[in-house]
Amino acid sequence: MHRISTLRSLARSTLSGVSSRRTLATAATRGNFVKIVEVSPRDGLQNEKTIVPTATKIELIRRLAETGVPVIEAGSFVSPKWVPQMGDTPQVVSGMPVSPSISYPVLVPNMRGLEGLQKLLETHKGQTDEIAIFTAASESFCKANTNCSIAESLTRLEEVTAKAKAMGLKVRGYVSVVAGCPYEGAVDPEAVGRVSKALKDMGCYEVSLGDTIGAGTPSVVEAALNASLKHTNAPAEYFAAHCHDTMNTGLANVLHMVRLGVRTVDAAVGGLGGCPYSPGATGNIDTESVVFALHAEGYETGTDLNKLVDVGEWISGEIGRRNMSNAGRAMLAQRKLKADKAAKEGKQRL
Ligand SMILES: CC(C)(COP(=O)([O-])OP(=O)([O-])OC[C@H]1O[C@@H](n2cnc3c(N)ncnc32)[C@H](O)[C@@H]1OP(=O)([O-])[O-])[C@@H](O)C(=O)NCCC(=O)NCCSC(=O)C[C@@](C)(O)CC(=O)[O-]
Repeated sequence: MHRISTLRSLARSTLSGVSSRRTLATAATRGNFVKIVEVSPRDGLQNEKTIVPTATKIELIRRLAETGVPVIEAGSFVSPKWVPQMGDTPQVVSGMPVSPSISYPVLVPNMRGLEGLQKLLETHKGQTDEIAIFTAASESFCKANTNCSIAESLTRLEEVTAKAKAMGLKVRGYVSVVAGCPYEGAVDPEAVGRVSKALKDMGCYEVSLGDTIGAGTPSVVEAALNASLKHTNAPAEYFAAHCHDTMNTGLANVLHMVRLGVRTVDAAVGGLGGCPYSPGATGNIDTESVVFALHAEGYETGTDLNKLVDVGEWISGEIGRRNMSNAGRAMLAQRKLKADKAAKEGKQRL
């Protein structure tokens, strides 16, 4: 009870629009566990031009499960004509090893996608208990991404959510382009707030605020969060930070949102990713940098940074990409230096 009232007062103080030191300090005294949602198998790979083998996707999910992340976004039941890379999601979901302590959400854009998942679960019960639905805060992006208006998408998603919940699935919501749209430029935070409210009202247990084009800065994502707090009357903990890193502001945005009370961060090992409908956008903020910074700032994530670094390096190699994680590359270089030094000292002793 006390915790809820603390959260409410935090939401109110954040709503005042004044990100004063006092507000931030209050946020920092709240629970220090931050949930990492590892989105590399879906958001990280969906934009790869060369089709990544199903076995590699399954192996990525298996390796991620060993890092301690509590949520791994496994794929999407979207149209393969729109996103060919995700066309094997049924095979990935049916073939992936699952741990009872991890959630494996899949993106679902419409009833057709949910029916596909339902069919799969008939023969592969328990492979996932969660879907993620998605819409946007700008009309142009919504049209480009899902071929419909925001209002049409919300009507579609309301139906999807009701059926998913009846199937016993949890539903997570995404709002894209909360900090800028590739077609319309600046996005009104009030539009973000209205869409967040619609997702909450239809029954999403969490709403992830997506800086899809990775052009936001701390004050811009704060405005999007503030409007969402105002419209939903939910605590900051209800929201997730989903920041792409196009302009190198992803980590600053994530840390700012966490200091404002957000306790869920979406990220992708190796900084994998991009969005097919957001020209020029680069990957998600890399999990390695997020976890490094959160741990250094006194937050807990329950994840093993060294293992995340290994997975980021491995998957980057598998898909023939440079590892885009600064923290990952730095830690690998430090490890190599240590190993070289130890080898040199070993030789000298001989
Ligand atoms: C929403 C649609 C399907 C509408 O696409 P549409 O073309 O308007 O759909 P339609 O209902 O007219 O159907 C056209 C064809 O697609 C099929 N179809 C229809 N639905 C499905 C389905 N679910 N699965 C498989 N097939 C499907 C349908 O059966 C039909 O097949 P045909 O008769 O021509 O052979 C399409 O626009 C789409 O799939 N969009 C998804 C785009 C996408 O995945 N974007 C990336 C994910 S969102 C993201 O990355 C942002 C996020 C979440 O990370 C947060 C952030 O960073 O902001």
